[in-house]
Amino acid sequence: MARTLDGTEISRVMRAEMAQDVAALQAAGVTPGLSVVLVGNNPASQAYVASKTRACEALGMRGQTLTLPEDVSKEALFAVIDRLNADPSVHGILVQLPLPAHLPYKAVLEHIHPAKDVDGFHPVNAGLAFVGDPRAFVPCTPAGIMEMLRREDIPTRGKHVVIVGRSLIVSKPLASLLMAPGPDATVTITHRHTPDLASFTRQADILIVAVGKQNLITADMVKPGVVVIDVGQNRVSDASAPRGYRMVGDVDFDAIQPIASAITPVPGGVGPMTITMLLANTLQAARQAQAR
Ligand SMILES: Nc1nc2c(c(=O)[nH]1)N[C@@H](CN(C=O)c1ccc(C(=O)N[C@@H](CCC(=O)O)C(=O)O)cc1)CN2
Repeated sequence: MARTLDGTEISRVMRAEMAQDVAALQAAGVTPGLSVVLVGNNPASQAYVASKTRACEALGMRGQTLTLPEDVSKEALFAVIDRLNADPSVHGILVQLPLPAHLPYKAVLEHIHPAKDVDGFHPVNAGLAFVGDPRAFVPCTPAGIMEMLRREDIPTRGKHVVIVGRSLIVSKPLASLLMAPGPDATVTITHRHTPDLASFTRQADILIVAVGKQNLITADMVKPGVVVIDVGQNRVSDASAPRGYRMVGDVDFDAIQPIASAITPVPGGVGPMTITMLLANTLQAARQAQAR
């Protein structure tokens, strides 16, 4: 039976550690500040943004949300980002994704100053992370998965990590982090056009799934002892749940838990780590600004 990798508990420990760092910065006259830009009224995005600013405030950081209408123009959004780029009390800026279809998300992300890009989505940070430069802001979900593996003593050296999904914000940066000197994993990336997906997933010592499709990975697709990291966030209608839905990941948790050696739950696995690493990146941004 797999042990459960508890992202909520790891986050609790990490946030307590970071609260001390925030207090030290404050004593030196700097209060780390994060500004989150939310466009429109997507309920999931509203919830994630609220969690981010709440988490900042709980640590003694400044957390601010700027909500813009669904039909905001690119120019108006750029003007908001310009203002935040120029504001010295704002150390980190992020634009919550997904954006409405009329907004060119790559251009929007590139408009954030790389020194304030705490999501790590700007090409400058993607490039720095790719070459292993410590000044890079590493995207929060991949950084959270690496931190979770490290804190849970899950070795990666010499292991075959199979990633399902090829996104810019999770899978590509994660592959680069895992194959770097130190983690030293052998990485395979698969995606929707990979033929016979199961023939790859069955080879995985560590299987990371980031697709957004409930039950994509079933028990027959994994080998005994595998470590499973489920990045999926899928809402499933459930009239008996308090919110009328419950969250599930991309893997069939109940069927795979008896076979695996370790597995992340949804909720309470990778999700909380994403927000914790955003706090860490905001702290890093404030420290780097202080040093300039
Ligand atoms: N600008 C960004 N946009 C998005 C990112 C991101 O990193 N930067 N990632 C996702 C959404 N996301 C953060 O923004 C995120 C998703 C889920 C969770 C989380 O903690 N989920 C909970 C369950 C939530 C629930 O019950 O409703 C969990 O897994 O325990 C945190 C952050 C896309 N957009």
